[in-house]
Amino acid sequence: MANILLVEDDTTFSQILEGFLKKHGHEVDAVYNVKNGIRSLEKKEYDLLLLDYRLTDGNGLEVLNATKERGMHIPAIIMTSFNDVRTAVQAMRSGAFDYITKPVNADELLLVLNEALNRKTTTTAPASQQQNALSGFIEGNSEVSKKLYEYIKLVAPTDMSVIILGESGTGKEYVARSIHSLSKRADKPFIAVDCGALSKELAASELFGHVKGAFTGALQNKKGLFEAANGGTLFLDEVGNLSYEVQVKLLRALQERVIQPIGSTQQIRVDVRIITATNEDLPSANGNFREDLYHRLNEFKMDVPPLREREEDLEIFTQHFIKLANQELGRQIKRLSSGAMTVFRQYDWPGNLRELKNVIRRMVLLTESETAGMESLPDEMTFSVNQMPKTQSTDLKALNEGNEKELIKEILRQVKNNKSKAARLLNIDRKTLYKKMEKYQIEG
Ligand SMILES: Nc1ncnc2c1ncn2[C@@H]1O[C@H](COP(=O)(O)OP(=O)(O)OP(=O)(O)O)[C@@H](O)[C@H]1O
Repeated sequence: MANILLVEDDTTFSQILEGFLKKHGHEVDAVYNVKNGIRSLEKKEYDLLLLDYRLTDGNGLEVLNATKERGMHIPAIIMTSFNDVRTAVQAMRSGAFDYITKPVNADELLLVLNEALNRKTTTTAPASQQQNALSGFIEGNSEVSKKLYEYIKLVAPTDMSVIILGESGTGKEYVARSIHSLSKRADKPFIAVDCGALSKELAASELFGHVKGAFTGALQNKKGLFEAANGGTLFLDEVGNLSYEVQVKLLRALQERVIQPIGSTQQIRVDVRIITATNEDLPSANGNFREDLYHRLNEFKMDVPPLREREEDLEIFTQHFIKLANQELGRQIKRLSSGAMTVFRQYDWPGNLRELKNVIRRMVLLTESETAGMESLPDEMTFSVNQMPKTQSTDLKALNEGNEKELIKEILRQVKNNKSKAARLLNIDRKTLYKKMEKYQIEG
């Protein structure tokens, strides 16, 4: 049984959800706006937040942010319309656990809910779990994927700090886990920290620990994640979110291999390999990121390409996620129909592998036969693909490229050729933008 705070402004839907969750043994407090959502947090402790994205007085992320400001680590699931998937992806960067698209499917909700309740913000994966993570790792067929895997194998046995660059949902944490599992630290802890989910005030104490009385609320000595990862690997996801103060401490920990818990005079020796991930290249994208720290973290850099640039991998990932969803849901789906696969190839997957996994899970849920077809796809997905300008061409690849080129030209025109802005709007990194401009011979 879990205590759930539901923030949803559609009262009828909220009642349905409340009834459904109660039927499954959970306690539910339902409120209808951001203000009351935040108020509820102050009154009671919750195990999970279920947040509608668009609310009358703001959006669900504001409730999530309020938890962070109060140093609470409550997993949050964002409910969003399919058209807001991009926003949902942003939400993951702000520390949301997962998102589900509306109309909400009951089985899918239960599945995501249970996953969220079983996982905390930071995870220490024992060796056996790491093995599982690795055995589920798909290398991919595309050239970029092969190269990525080569890099993983190359850098894993060294002690180098690695920066993994890639859009949300491309598999950066998976890459980090595989580097750890192939390293000589494999039998030591791998600790993943979502820096986007850490509150500014408590980030330093989470990472470095504190002693009793160091600040209001420090009732006991607390070991930091650095110490917990000793001998192993610390994975700092969304590292660009760390405050300047924490960056200074992190640099010191890396240079001197010692940490000092907040309020303590004692120095603790640590041996930790750092792997970081970011969706924008630092420090160019984040003026507040210290260059000296960046260079220390960037002993080896890897790009994880977005799904739309790994077309050759789409099939193998699709099969993999069908298999996973079959296992999770006790189904026997064998394949997607060719129509559904065509939509998959045309769609631009702003949420990358995470979105692919979610879409497939939903399709598997909704399919009774062995083949999942277009009818199990979210309507908006087929719609967004059909919205693409019609051409005489029957060549899908050419069609996609034509659209991509036009969009890039248009955005560059709108932002007067400011590449950083254009890349942000296009939801790609600058390097990818330059590559595409070169490919399509766009001047700028
Ligand atoms: N190589 C892979 N093989 C199999 N599954 C993968 C692989 N890479 C990613 N996935 C799947 O895609 C999902 C997203 O991956 P992951 O969490 O590593 O992405 P991320 O880039 O770290 O996301 P974020 O930027 O939001 O933190 C995971 O749930 C995982 O199931």
